This record gives sequence, C-alpha cells and structure tokens, in this order.
Amino acid sequence: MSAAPVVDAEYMAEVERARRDLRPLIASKSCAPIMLRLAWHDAGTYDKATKTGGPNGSIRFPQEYSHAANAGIKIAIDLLEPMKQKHPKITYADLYQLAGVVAVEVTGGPTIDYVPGRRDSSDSPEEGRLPDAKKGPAHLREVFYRMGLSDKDIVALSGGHTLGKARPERSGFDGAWTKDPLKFDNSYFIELLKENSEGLLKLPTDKALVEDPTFRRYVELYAKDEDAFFRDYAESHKKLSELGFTPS
Ligand code: HEM
Ligand SMILES: N=NC(=O)c1ccncc1
Repeated sequence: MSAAPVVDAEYMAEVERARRDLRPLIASKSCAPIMLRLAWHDAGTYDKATKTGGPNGSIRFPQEYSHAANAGIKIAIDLLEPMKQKHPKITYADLYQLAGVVAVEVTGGPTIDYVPGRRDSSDSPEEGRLPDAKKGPAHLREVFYRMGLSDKDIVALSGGHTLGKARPERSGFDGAWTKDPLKFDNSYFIELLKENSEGLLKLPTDKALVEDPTFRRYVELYAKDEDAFFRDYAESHKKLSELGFTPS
C-alpha cells in the first residue's frame, strides 16, 4: 500500500486539470460505459470486514484485470495511462474514480461529489468478489452487503446499466440494456418493468431487481421519477467510490 497523497491546493488543481482532460477523452472515444465499469470494478471488491480491496487502483495489475469479471477492462486501463503520465501526482485510485464520475457527467447523468485522496495498492483481492450475473437477489445482497452497501444502493447503482452493453466474448451476454447506451437516464428501470423489452438485455441479476419486492419498490420509483433516481444514484456512487477511504 503506497502512502496516501497529500491533498493540498496543488493536488486539487491537478485533479481539476485531469477532470478537464477526461471530459474530451471520454466524449471523443465514446468510452463512458467502460470507464464507469472500471471505476465500479476497482471499488466493488471492497470487504468491510477485512478492510481489503476497494477503490485503490489495484485493478491495474494483470493479477486482477485478468479476472473473468474484468474481461475487456484493460481497454479502459490503457486509455487512462496517458492521463496518468500527464498527471503523475494523481494516484491511479483517484484517477479511476474521477473517470467514473466524469463518465456519468458527460453522458447526461447527475453530478457526483468527488473527493480525492485515495492511496494506491498493489494488493489485488482474490477473484470472485464482484457479483455473478447468473444469480439472484440473495447473491446481490451477499456481495453488496459485504461492501457495506444497502438495498437502495444495489438498485440505484444497477442503474449504471443505462450505459453500455454486454459482449459475448467478454461475459457471454449480448446487447445493451437501453435504446441509447450512451445516455445516462432512467430508461434502464423503465425497460426493466416491461414484460418484453424487444432486443434489449436483462441479466438474471437485472431481473432479480423486479422479482424481489424490496428491490422492486426502488425500480418502480426510479422508472417514474428520474430526479429521484439521479439523487439516489449520485449518493450511492459516491459511497461506492469512497469504500474503505476516509476523505482527509
Ligand atoms: C449488480 C450487479 C452487477 C452485475 C451482475 C453486472 C454484470 C455486468 C455484465 C455481465 C456486464 C457485461 C460485461 C461485458 O460483456 O463487457 C456488465 C457491463 C456493464 N456494467 Fe455491470 N453489473 C453489475 C453492476 C454494475 C454497476 C453497479 C455498475 C456501475 C455503477 C455497472 C456498470 C456497467 C457498465 C457501464 C457496463 C457496460 C460496459 C461496456 O459497455 O463496456 N454494472 N455488467
Ligand atoms: N458491471 N459488471 C460487470 O461488468 C461484470 C460483473 C461480474 N461479472 C462479469 C461482468
């Protein structure tokens, strides 16, 4: 584990320069979906009981990005390396979470409060900490509760599937969840409530959100009230991005 960065005025100014560089990069490469997936996969390994994993940049190492759940994620890691070279003071941990926040912003999603100061680690967690798309509600709760997140966080964060698509060569699943995979909106939840979303993807874990009565209440709220989704998503994304990290 490297030392925590000193978050002084100089560091904050570097973060803002990196944020300004990330916006055109993500917009021009249409890579918001995989940047959001990178941020979630670096953070989503957190185990609150052992205080291991979490948003610490360890996903940059082959022993972690080669995990099956991370198939394709090296595309995002490689796209961000020149950004790291241009802004060397910023930790990988902070850079990956900043990219996730900018990805949501540039696709029309909510502004997420971003606080830097994460330290980098080379300690990659064992494979299997991210959720298995083929499972149901109990598995989702097991994985997200381990991180220290709630039922509301599970549903709100699943709304990240408003962006991007699945690829058979990566996960065995195929297709987008929404009609516009580069627009961050509440359409994921609108599609979830339809019996048949022609040509759109629903993973078993996506279906779990409408099968479980507690999850379903949040799905119904977010499908009818995009502002409520944006409010809850921004709060949950911040929590995810700060798992195991106490902003100084
Ligand atoms: C709730 C449990 C979750 C499961 C089981 C799950 C599963 C998956 C799977 C199987 C894919 C397709 C991967 C591929 O074929 O490239 C995927 C893609 C994606 N996931 Fe998740 N996911 C979950 C939660 C999340 C969360 C919390 C976020 C972000 C907040 C997220 C954001 C994304 C994005 C943006 C993509 C598309 C990436 C791209 O287009 O390259 N997912 N997810
Ligand atoms: N967003 N989650 C994913 O990309 C994913 C999670 C677990 N297994 C495969 C892929």
